[in-house]
Amino acid sequence: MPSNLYLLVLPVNVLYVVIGIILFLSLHRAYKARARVNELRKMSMPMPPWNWFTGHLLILQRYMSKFPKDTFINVIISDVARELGNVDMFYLDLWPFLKPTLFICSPDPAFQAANKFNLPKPSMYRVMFEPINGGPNLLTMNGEQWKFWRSLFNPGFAPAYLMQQVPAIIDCVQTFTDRLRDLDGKVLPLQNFTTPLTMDVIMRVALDLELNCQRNEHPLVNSLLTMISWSKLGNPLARFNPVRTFVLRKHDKIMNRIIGGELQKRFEELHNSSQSATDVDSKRSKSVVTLTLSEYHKVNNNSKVESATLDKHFADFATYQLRLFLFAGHDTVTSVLVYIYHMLYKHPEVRYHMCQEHEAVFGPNASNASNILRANPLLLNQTPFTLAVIKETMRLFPPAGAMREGGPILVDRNGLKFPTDDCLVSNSHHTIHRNPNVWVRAEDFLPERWLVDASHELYPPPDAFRPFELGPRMCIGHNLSLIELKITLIMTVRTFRVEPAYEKWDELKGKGIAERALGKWWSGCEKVLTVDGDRAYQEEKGGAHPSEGYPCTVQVISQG
Ligand code: HEM
Repeated sequence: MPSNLYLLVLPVNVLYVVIGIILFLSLHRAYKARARVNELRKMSMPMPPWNWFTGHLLILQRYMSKFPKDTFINVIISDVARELGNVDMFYLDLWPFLKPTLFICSPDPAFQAANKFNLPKPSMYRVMFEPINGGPNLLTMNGEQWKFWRSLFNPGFAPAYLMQQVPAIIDCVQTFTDRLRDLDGKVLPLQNFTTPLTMDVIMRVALDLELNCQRNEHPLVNSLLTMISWSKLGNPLARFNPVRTFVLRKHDKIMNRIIGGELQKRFEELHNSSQSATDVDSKRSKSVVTLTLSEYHKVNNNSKVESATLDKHFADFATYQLRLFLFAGHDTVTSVLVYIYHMLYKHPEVRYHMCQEHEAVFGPNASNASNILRANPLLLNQTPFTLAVIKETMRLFPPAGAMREGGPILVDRNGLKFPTDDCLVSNSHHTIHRNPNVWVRAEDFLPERWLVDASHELYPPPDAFRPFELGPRMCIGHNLSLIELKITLIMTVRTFRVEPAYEKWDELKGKGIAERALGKWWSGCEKVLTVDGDRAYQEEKGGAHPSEGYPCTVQVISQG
């Protein structure tokens, strides 16, 4: 063979070897996962019927076919749990999408996973979230690295510090109310309005950056949304797409440039105030990151922020965290806010009661509420019914969940031991929150359960309410979320009536025409469009979102 032909054959052979190795490793992993679940099955651990070739994939598919095709996975997990009966936990083998996973349906094992053992975040979180957030961040870190960054950021998210940010949040909500007023009879997804609101709030609070994306497009927001859509969370093959790598890299640079620039400004303000003999504290930003910067300098024994240049290590890591805040803080709050309006629509008596509370605390003129609150942010603490509505909505529609790497044995209420080595552990909030063995009238929307005393049957059981998760890895943004939700409700519920408008939306989009045209033949495979009879079901989009963004009409019911 001529020598130049060898050069051609060699790479082809190398390619065969590489493909062979990849195939072997994949088969080995598949076998390991299936064998692990087979062992657990032989131990009679709770799980649906399983087989060697498809694990639980086909079974899950059967459950999924009862729901709209994009339903949030934890809604389906709750259905599996219901059919398995009175179980505290069960296993599913969903390889190649997930390692064998123990799904938790009850508070006590959830406590064991998140509080007692404080199980680490799984490595798949790094693969999923680090490309979006630029690098290691609070959601993905473990051990000492996590502890260090969490303790630096904690003070900025403490309720007392956040109270100083109430006026800034009110400014953002004011724009939201102006936009709602402009809606005037149109049918549009409410999420188009709530998402930019939550983004404006988080960047204002965390970085003192006025995105104003409720009014104008902002490159930071465009880049984040592009990155989220290209990340294809949950699709294990997405990362092999070379175009995706290129797109993510481009938007990564844009986000770093914008956030890095703002971070530098906050640093300079802090540096100048530290150098000045007079107190210029009042001119200094009250952002979360400003406080974090001073904490960082304290930790480094440099409380005066002597150096004129921002520490590169701090700048890089703070940028990852700020990107995470924007990512984690917009989706979740948006989803909860929309579901609150939906619950108020479905339960007019609850809405009435909430309006009464707002009138009692902020006076009869709804348009004055923002000024009164601006002058006295602590009035937020005098709205227990509003908080009860928020909590009850989050119980029924938790937008997230918590996944951990397994390791120790978890024990159910009967003393049955559930091994978790080589497994993932998932605290399925939806399933825990709707477990009829845990909650009285679990499926009913009853804000009063958050107002009764411990002797009442509705009183929430310990560790059962965990939309922000509990334990050391509890959401850092939970106080901020509650403040933001309360302010938004105080400034809107007496002024606007929000009503879902899915049918009108279907008409506008010309939906249903194909189904009608195909007549009876098609009706055999009719699409499921609701969950529990509701079009506003939780849709899977990384987290849970109200389906189609909640098309609605907004009516102004009081001008002031
Ligand atoms: C209603 C709103 C929110 C809900 C329901 C929610 C839910 C959660 C949950 C369940 C976790 C734990 C995830 C896990 O253990 O795997 C979490 C973690 C986290 N959330 Fe939120 N979140 C909300 C709002 C926010 C906001 C506004 C921010 C912005 C700062 C934020 C930032 C974070 C961060 C940084 C973590 C990781 C915390 C750590 O491990 O130290 N979240 N969130």
